[in-house]
Amino acid sequence: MNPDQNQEEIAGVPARRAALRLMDAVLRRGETLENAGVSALSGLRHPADKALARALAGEALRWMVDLDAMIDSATRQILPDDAKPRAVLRLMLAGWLRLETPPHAVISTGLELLQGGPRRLAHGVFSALVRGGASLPDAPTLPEAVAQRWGERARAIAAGLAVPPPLDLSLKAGAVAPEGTALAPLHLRLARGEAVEGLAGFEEGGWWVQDLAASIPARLLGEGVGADGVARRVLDVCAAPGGKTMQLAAAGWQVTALDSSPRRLERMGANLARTGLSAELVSGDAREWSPNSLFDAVLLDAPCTATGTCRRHPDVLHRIGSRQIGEMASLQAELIERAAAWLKPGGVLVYAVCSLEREEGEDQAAQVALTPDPIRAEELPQGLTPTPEGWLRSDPANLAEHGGLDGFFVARWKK
Ligand SMILES: C[S@@+](CC[C@H](N)C(=O)[O-])C[C@H]1O[C@@H](n2cnc3c(N)ncnc32)[C@H](O)[C@@H]1O
Repeated sequence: MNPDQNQEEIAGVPARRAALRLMDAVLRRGETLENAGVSALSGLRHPADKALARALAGEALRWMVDLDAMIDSATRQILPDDAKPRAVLRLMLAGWLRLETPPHAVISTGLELLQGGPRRLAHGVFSALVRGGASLPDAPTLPEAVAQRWGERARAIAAGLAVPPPLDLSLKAGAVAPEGTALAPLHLRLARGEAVEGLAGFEEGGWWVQDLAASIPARLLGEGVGADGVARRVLDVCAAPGGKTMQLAAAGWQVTALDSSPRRLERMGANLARTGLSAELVSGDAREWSPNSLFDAVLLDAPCTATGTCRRHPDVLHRIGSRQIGEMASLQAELIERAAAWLKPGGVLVYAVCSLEREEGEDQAAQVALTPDPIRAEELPQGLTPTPEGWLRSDPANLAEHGGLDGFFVARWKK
């Protein structure tokens, strides 16, 4: 019998079991938390249990280095990284210290995941930490390899990781929208918490969820209708689920949107239908596909390691290393070369990745054989400045006083 359907089980145990499966999928198999959820959460019937499992696994991954140090401080026994009592203790501590579950409830649900000696060990470690008033630092400690890669920005980025990110919306002009703070034209920032579907204007489709940093690449292409009143043609490469396509269509561009994932294109079709915007959707692999005619602009939001989304997806702190970065960097170089060939003379290329890795950003831009079209400070939300090369490099520590930003690298050229 599926243990998640065991009626005898104490409430909250199936969600913890599922959280354990999520952690295992990320740490042992290198899956994303999002993809792991498809099978790890499938036995849970209630949305609240799914949300709890996701929150526990997410917080355990976000604070894992600190939780491990705590665990090690409370036992003389050496627990291997992949030992089940360590995994359960990470979740128990994340529940107590991050989700504010009372210790007695953490014990009654968490220990159900273990038996015999490991159960006694976890009980002893957790109780000792509670008695000792254990607490987490202000910001998560990054895994050593990540801290090294992010260099002098690592500390500030970690500070941005400690707080849940706000909710950013991109708007159509004149849209019905909830109350929020605008940090750029056609942008609203809200505190996270409410279900998106319940916010004002969702049904009317005047806005969509999009991190402020993710909205910058399309902004850099400006209005789609030329001085002659004719809509110019843009190719959005790697376009699904369509955040940037919707911005471009709303700005008057005639958009062709290419993506290799039929499942993501389906989501994009639904997003366009809800917002009443239109684009030509093309299913294809950008390494093999070719257009029939050239474009006035190409936006390449390339597949990447997504380490810039670490606030929302803390699994990237543990899944991504030099192998994945290298693989993405070669794919990105190939896609940039192809995208550049699809531009008319005088056309504009914008390249973007939601990655904090130099190999996917600065190193790629340095190789591009087109004419740089430097990003100007006045094109960016107030408080962001381009690099001396005219690129944008954002990270979760930017605009910290407003709730931070995803990490992006963006650059622009003319042909
Ligand atoms: C960063 S996401 C795109 C997000 C999207 N631009 C937006 O704003 O909503 C990267 C996308 O690249 C697509 N992709 C990955 N490899 C591809 C390839 N070789 N050809 C075309 N699309 C690809 C993925 O399916 C994914 O949808």
